[in-house]
Amino acid sequence: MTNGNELIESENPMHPARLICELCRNFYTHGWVTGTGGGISIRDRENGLIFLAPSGVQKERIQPDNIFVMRYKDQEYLRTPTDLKPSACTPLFLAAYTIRDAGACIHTHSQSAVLCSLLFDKVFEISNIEQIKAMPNVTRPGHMKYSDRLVIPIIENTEKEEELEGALRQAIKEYPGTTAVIVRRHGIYVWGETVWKAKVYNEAIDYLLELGVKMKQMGIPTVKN
Ligand SMILES: CSCCC(=O)C(=O)COP(=O)(O)O
Ligand SMILES: [Zn+2]
Repeated sequence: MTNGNELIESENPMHPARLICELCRNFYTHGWVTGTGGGISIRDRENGLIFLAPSGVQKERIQPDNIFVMRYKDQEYLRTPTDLKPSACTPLFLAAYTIRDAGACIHTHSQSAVLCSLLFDKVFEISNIEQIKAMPNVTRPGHMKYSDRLVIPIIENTEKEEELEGALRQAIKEYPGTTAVIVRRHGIYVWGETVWKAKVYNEAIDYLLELGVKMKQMGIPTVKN
């Protein structure tokens, strides 16, 4: 019987437990995980493990010792730090892993995502912007073109984070080309095949959401026909 500490102890800065801490600090500087909201989970495909941040803590102060580890195949916790609860986003992260075979999933409380959820109805749409080329095609290899239309579904918020799971699962299935779901008046979930792809998609999407808000303010359509 182990306490699972061997799963998070590593000198390697690329170890998922260390990366979660580093990325949460990075996201904090963007205002994406302030006031305990938001977070990130990373899946280690080689070892069949999922790494999760604790719930309700200052995400920019997390240490590897605070990280939960779950076995992917039966979703059993192999490491549970005392006096902490796993992220309330865990069922949503698991949806990205099981439905899309993602390698990491990011949840932010980005103000641009919240504003877009108030300016757009069922989906956020944008086209003919160079930054779109950072986004994947998802249903086929390669990246989107400058003139492609990026469509991100918007689901309604719920009182508890975990209650979003059903709507998020449905949106992922209804929009096979999406790599993100916006939650109205709340934030966004973004995932990718690897942690680095998820990070790039989250940055590109946030840029496009911020731009979308400004374009709407100026009366410029976000989609060019
Ligand atoms: C002010 S945070 C409210 C809960 C929430 O939306 C959230 O993302 C928190 O997730 P956690 O990982 O801290 O359970
Ligand atoms: Zn949240």
